[in-house]
Amino acid sequence: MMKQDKMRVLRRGGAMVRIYQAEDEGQMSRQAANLISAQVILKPDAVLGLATGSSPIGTYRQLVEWHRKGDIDFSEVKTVNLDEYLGLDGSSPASYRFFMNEHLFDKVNIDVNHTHVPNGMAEDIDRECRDYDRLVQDLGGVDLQLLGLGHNGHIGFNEPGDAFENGTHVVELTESTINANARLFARREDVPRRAITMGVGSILRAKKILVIVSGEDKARAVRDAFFGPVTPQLPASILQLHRDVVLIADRAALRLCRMEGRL
Ligand SMILES: N[C@@H]1[C@@H](O)[C@H](O)[C@@H](COP(=O)(O)O)O[C@@H]1O
Repeated sequence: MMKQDKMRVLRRGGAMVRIYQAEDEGQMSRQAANLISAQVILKPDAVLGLATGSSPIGTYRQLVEWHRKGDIDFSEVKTVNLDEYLGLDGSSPASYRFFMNEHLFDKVNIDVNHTHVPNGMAEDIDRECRDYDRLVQDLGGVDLQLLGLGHNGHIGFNEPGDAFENGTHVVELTESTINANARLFARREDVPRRAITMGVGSILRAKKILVIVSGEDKARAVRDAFFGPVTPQLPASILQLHRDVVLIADRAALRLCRMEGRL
């Protein structure tokens, strides 16, 4: 049961961010899985926007467990993933398609044709970007978008920059992101320098956004994203303007926010 003092609501005009403080990564993952599961129960053919990285692994594990117990049915669910590396195909273990198959899609009763990840091998990348935006639109938009948070405040692969990008596009990854993701590759040189990602605009069009963050190394990024100025230098800060964001972060990630009396 979520205690009231573990929840804080930030309002700004028509925008709302609800911040839930989880004890640890395990609790964060269970709470996030609860929300996703509730979304699928309320709307069995929901369009879920999904993310990769370490942050959602526990959430996917929980969903798989509930699916095995018969508590959650993915047969009508559709998914769109945020991003993919350029130059990796789905059989490459470092690709995001591989990650999704391994952590979720292969373990639940989802129809693989209902799962979408940008094609990092597309010959015509501009076309792939346009097609991906159209696909999301044709699906009726994203009902619930799951997001992790990069150390530099990136969401999907929207890196800090001079402007917020709207639709799906190609990005040059920053050194910070390449370093953070190098652990998933045999050698640092193997990390692709470019990726394809849904834009900040596409992310904001989701009806509901669920952000999960754990660990003290993300404390600054969380504080700046939700309590700092809205700026493309910290892409996640734009989430402050969305009308329905739920942030579930563990104690360690919220350390700075707590120290500064913001919670
Ligand atoms: N493209 C992904 C993001 O979608 C992810 O949210 C972020 C944080 O990753 P992690 O959860 O491993 O810290 O970085 C990666 O680069």
